Amino acid sequence: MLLLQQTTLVPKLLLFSKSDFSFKPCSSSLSTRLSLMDKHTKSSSLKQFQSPILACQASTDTHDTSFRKDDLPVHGVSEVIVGVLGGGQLGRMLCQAASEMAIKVMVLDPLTNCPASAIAYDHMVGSFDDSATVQEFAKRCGVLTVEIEHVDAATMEKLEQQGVDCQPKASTIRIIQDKHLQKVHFSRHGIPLPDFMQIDDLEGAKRAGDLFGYPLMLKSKRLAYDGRGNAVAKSEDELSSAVNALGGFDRGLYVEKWTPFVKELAVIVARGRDNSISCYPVVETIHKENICHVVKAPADIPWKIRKLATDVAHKAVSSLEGAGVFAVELFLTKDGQILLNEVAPRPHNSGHHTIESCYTSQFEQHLRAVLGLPLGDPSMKTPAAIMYNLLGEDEGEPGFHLAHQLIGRALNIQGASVHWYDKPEMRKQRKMGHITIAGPSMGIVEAQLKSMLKEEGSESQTAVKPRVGIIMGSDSDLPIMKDAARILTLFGVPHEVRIVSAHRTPEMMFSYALSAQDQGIQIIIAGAGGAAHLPG
Ligand SMILES: Nc1c(C(=O)O)ncn1[C@@H]1O[C@H](COP(=O)(O)O)[C@@H](O)[C@H]1O
Repeated sequence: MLLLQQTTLVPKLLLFSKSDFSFKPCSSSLSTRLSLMDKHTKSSSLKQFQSPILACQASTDTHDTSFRKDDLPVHGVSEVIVGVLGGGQLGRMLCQAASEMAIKVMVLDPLTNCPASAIAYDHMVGSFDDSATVQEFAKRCGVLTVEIEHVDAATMEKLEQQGVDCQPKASTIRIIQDKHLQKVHFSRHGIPLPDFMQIDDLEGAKRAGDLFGYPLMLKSKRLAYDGRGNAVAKSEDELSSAVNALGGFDRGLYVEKWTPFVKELAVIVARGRDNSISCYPVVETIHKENICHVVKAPADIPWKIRKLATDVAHKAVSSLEGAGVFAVELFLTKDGQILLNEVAPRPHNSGHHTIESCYTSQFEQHLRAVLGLPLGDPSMKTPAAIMYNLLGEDEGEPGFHLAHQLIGRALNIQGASVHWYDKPEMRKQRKMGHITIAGPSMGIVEAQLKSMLKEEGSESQTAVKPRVGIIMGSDSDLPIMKDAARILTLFGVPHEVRIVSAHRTPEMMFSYALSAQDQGIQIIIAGAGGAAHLPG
């Protein structure tokens, strides 16, 4: 027999026989989870139940289940229980941030051993794409949010009508989960985007090719993530194989004009319940086979581009409803344009570095936002950080072995923090964990990353660590300070230039000076205003 827990209003324990139970722990990939949902939640086997299939993880073992956790009084920073649809790594890191403030986070995920399960206040085993299950879950939470957008938006809309507090709003989830609808929405709001067009058949795809030229980017409207759902046709001849690779027109496809970007950028934008908006520093994201691999914070871009990227991200998020953090992915083109790629209505891989490098991590910020607490300071407390995703390099045990070798090296790297998501199954290219290296400059953290990866030339990279730091509180010092850089280059002195966050100049100058010394930087040249804030 399996013990199944119910909501506060009904009997605390329900008993079902094991054969009634539709969900079984298995591969925890999102795609597997989504197909599991197709197979199970939409199948008659599930629908035969009057009650939704809900299982609290603790109830499958010998734990005392005589009272439920949500019967206990709450004395955390907020009295509200946060319900999260999805329990992957993002849910796990939300739970970690919540535990700092004793905020209770419950997750809904079909896998008993999903990454968030071990540390969530409670884990309801069930599908986040199944209406009855989501409704049952919502009854136990004060506010409902998501860590994945492929959830049941129609149910969220229904729940909102019944007074359930969903943050961000169901309308936002509905727009975002269909990439084409997302593009239509943002173009209506005047956000710069690559040209795009829906395609319903091969003739339509050819017309798009004639209009936009080749290569042409074909995309699935829905259920696309981590690079899946994109296919490139280099010429008209490749159109039909690209369509097939995406599962055919029935899946719902659209095309985007190829954007020859020079960099991919991202901005995490937080919006509070009072509609206040706060943006994190712009980062650069580097992808490997369409999957985010490295994030550099802050992005090495001119001030004007930084401002433009932040403005576009701010405007994009302003057009959506609800509180939370949103990730805005952008392209920077050769001619200095910023085009929106896509938006995620939740914490995002491009914001993982914030755990170590910002005053408020994106995960804490999301909780603050959905709970109506004041938003925290998004600015960086370290001058630079680099995030490296641990993507599965092989299947099964060999993959775990390779990942753990790298983790072993990371543990010896100054400024490196290791995050391991505890996914039970290793697969190629799967996001298994990440490492963030924070330090006094991008040059230094990049050198640390190279030495961690044991890339060829890492020794020489380490050998050319900067000896001089040129630091200033804003771009306005640049016209004068660039001459200093020019002279150092002339004499072959390795150096780095760093512009710190203007409104945090004193603290940033101070922390730069202290950590630079540790890293072997011997001389610091500072703009007159900034110099006043340097120790000694
Ligand atoms: N990577 C993404 C995306 C996305 O990229 O669209 N959305 C959610 N996630 C995170 O990945 C987990 C699934 O990861 P797996 O596919 O490896 O199981 C989700 O639960 C969420 O935390």
